[in-house]
Amino acid sequence: MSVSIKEVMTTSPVMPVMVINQIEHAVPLARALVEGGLKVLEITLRTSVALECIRRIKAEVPDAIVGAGTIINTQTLHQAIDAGAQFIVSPGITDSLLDASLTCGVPVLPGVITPSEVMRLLEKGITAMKFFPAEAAGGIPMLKSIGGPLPQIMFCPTGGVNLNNATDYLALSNVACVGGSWMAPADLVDAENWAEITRRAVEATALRK
Ligand SMILES: O=C(O)C(=O)C[C@H](O)[C@H](O)COP(=O)(O)O
Repeated sequence: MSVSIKEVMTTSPVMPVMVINQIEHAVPLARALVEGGLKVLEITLRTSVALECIRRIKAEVPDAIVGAGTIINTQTLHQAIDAGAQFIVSPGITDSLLDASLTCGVPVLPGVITPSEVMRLLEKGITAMKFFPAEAAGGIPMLKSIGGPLPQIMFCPTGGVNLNNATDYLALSNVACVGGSWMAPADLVDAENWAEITRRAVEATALRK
């Protein structure tokens, strides 16, 4: 099933950024998050099993909208889409990745920080972007400042966003959702503590935009 960038950005207020080391964790982890209300999942391609995790979640957790993160070149872009990724997230953008993104057939959320990076993507018709690394790059004041001259851009700030500051990010007019790893940190996943992950997902879902 294909999804729009609007669905990716607005279905849930928080997009879990997932690092999965063990393939057996993929489906129970996705189910735990979806059960808590977080349907849009970003599986980072930081681990060797990530592509297979995307395949399994796509096949076995039909309510999830599964995307691939950490896409840093065209090769992994196409591998992720072949595995079933319904959207693509990248920490930054290159010329070749931008060209491939425009024709890849699924929504993309490229990473930016500066007004010049935003304007370069806007020239290509992209208006939804990941603001990464959000806290390190100036956080809320930076997003407010960019929103002055470039109010048409909607952001998903990620990187250092957590339960304590997510509400303040979500209150901004140019933030559609936030991304973060706090719902499914490595220790809880390793311990297979799906109940706590669902509890955190419920808590994150309540952070309405
Ligand atoms: O892997 C990627 O593609 C990234 O772009 C980085 C992640 O989105 C952030 O590392 C999540 O940040 P935390 O929520 O602070 O853990």
